[in-house]
Amino acid sequence: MSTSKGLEGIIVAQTDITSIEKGKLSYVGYSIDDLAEQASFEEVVYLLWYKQLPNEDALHKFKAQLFDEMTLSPSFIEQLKHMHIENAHPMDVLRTAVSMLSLYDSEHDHEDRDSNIDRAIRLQAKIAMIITAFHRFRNGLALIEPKQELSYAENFLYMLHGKDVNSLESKAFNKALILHADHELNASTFTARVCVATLSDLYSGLTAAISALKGPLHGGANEQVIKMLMEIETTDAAIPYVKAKIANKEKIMGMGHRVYKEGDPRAKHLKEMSKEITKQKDMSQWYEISEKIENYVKETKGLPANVDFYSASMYHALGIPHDLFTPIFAMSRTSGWIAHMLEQYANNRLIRPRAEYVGLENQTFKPVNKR
Ligand SMILES: CC(=O)SCCNC(=O)CCNC(=O)[C@H](O)C(C)(C)COP(=O)(O)OP(=O)(O)OC[C@H]1O[C@@H](n2cnc3c(N)ncnc32)[C@H](O)[C@@H]1OP(=O)(O)O
Ligand SMILES: O=C([O-])CC(=O)C(=O)O
Repeated sequence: MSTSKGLEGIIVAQTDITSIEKGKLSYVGYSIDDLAEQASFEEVVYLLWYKQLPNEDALHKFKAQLFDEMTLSPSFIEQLKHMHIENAHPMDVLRTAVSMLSLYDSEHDHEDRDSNIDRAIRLQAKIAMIITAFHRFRNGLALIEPKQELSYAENFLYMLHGKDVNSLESKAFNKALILHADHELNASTFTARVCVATLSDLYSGLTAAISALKGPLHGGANEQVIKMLMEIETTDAAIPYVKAKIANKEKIMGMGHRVYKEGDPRAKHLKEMSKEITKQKDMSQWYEISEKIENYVKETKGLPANVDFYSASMYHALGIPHDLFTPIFAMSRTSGWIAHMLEQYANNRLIRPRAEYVGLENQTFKPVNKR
């Protein structure tokens, strides 16, 4: 038996959702560059689930369906309020709340695509509500209802902060949601697929995916990046800080990627947005510190910035609390997780690899009092 630690380079599925070829990323054949520049997040979600871009009518209907599901029932809200236990991390709250949503779904037609599309719309809409409502409740504030005329990205920021969103904020956040939406068989997506390949349900798959995303080697890295920037504080301190970390054999969060060795094609878009938004908010130092780290780690270790690197300074400049960075990643990636779970159901086989046994052998059992 040959093994590949971390399943590196092993192809375990065929997909028609996302491709990463020679460092180029596309969703359903559309370059991420075109989508990031021109699409709305809603169009991208539709693309991932229906494998085509919506026409005007279809997009209008899809947005209306999403908007209609942007509600939480009074009993759900009560339970969400109770999740504000001291120091509860919003990622744990999100995982628990998404799992709880399954209690409100009494249907058991879990392999039926149409029912799952209805669930998908519900989940995509409610996740934005859960994150923003929880944040407001923990600050003693009331939940803010979404506005029909706003996009998904705008509504999220509006419901979080309770104030209007300017055009650069809207553009930056929409782009970030698109860039995080899917990424082939990353750890959390694979987790979701393994889960539903047992013919478990979408809620279970999503709960499992959120659990996998949370780790700092995956989606949890964006919160670690902003923690690092805050510790560094000034541009002059950036290189000494990173040098010391590397000398200590510690990882620099937001740098390196299993698949991209030359560069993550999403990072340049986030870098550009970080530059623009930090400038608008008079917070350019966070961009400048980030750029110094990026250049140093690239030159000395040959490691490029990944999707989690510039999103950190950008979200910070957008006034987003640091512990919501990873839940926001989850909100965006929900679209991709769902696309992959639908694909898994449509062509399912239980996922069950093997392990090579390297432990003790031929042991003689002794009763407990003789050991
Ligand atoms: C959305 C996402 O999930 S993107 C990734 C988010 N995660 C991070 O940003 C965390 C920091 N980065 C990392 O830990 C890694 O680069 C990963 C987990 C993303 C990819 O890891 P892998 O492909 O498994 O590479 P692995 O961890 O084996 O690293 C290979 C070598 O590069 C080094 N390396 C990789 N990333 C980093 C880093 N960020 N900082 C310093 N050294 C690093 C490792 O220490 C290792 O060195 P060694 O061979 O001397 O032991
Ligand atoms: O693909 C990966 O390994 C990590 C991931 O989710 C991403 O980069 O978006």
